[in-house]
Amino acid sequence: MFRRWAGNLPGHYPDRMENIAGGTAAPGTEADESEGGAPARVLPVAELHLHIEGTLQPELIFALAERNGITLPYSGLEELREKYEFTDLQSFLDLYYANMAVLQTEEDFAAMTHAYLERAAAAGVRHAEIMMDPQAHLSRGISLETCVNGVASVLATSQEDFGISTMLIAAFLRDLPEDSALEVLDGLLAMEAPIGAIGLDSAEVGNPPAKFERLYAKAREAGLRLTAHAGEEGPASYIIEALDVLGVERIDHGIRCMDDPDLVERLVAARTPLTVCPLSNVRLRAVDTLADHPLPAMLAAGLNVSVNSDDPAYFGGYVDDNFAQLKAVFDLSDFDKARLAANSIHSSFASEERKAELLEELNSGEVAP
Ligand SMILES: Nc1ncnc2[nH]cnc12
Ligand SMILES: [Zn+2]
Repeated sequence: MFRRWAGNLPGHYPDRMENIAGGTAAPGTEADESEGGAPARVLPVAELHLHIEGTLQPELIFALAERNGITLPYSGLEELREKYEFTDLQSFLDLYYANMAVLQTEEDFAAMTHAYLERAAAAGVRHAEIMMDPQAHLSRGISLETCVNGVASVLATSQEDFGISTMLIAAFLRDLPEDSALEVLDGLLAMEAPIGAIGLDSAEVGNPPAKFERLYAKAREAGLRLTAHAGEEGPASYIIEALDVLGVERIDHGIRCMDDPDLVERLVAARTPLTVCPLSNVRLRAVDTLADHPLPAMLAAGLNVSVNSDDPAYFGGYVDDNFAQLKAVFDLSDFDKARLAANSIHSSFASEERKAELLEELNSGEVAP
């Protein structure tokens, strides 16, 4: 049983992409079939910007607290949900780190990962590159083995169990010293943790990428792929630094590049992937409303953007919710959505073989329900 995705997809990427970006009409930009009563379609995508700790739903927070005998500082779900009003990145990070207290055992990390994959599969995610913040667990007395093995045990069979190929990314907290990150990377390498990449997250402003030059050099030497948050709240210059000093292959968020036309030109020419998270940007007040989000302008500029959920339990939605709200506000065409999906696949760290499989699924228009 298959649902149909429109058969009008960007099969000759990137040439047709550039036609569209330049405003040339392309075949297959007709009205969304679903408006004509055809069944809803699930767009197969790669999710490249996802913090596993940001998938902890309030119900699971309470369930894990009970299992572990932890008393939460909220009387119930309603009081917790009332806290999900953020004024900026830091106001979110305070709650995000506090809620991690319920993650105590490998089984807890596994339960969180299982819940994400189940929901992500329904959202159309076919490949996920999942960040985890080991330092946020070590600082609470949770070992590297507990957090890494808990998540990795579920990722090991994600393709068989959920149809989602996965990669684990160790993300480092940029508001901690580089020496802490280096020590944790050493620990991960020593235990042969199944990580494929490193990332850089947490409080951006005042913690520029260059602070982590040695960390990225070491990760590169170890054969890991490289990504970093830049240009979420921080300036466009942090994006340039992440590229030039850290040598990252991908930028997480990157929306502030729009402040610097020369940088946009550079990113377009290099087809540098930007993993954009629209609902996150609204909830963390990087933009006032979704209608003010630069995603359409980024697409029109020819930037290699994808749509991601960041911390879906906190920001009101998974990848499919991000697409649905973008469609509602910007009336994205099927072709734009397919372009965003194709960008996500091309920008992933998946094997060429897996990318080809995913692109074939996207182009075939047949999507397993
Ligand atoms: N949106 C975000 N920005 C920076 N660090 C994060 N950690 C989890 N979500 C984050
Ligand atoms: Zn993020």
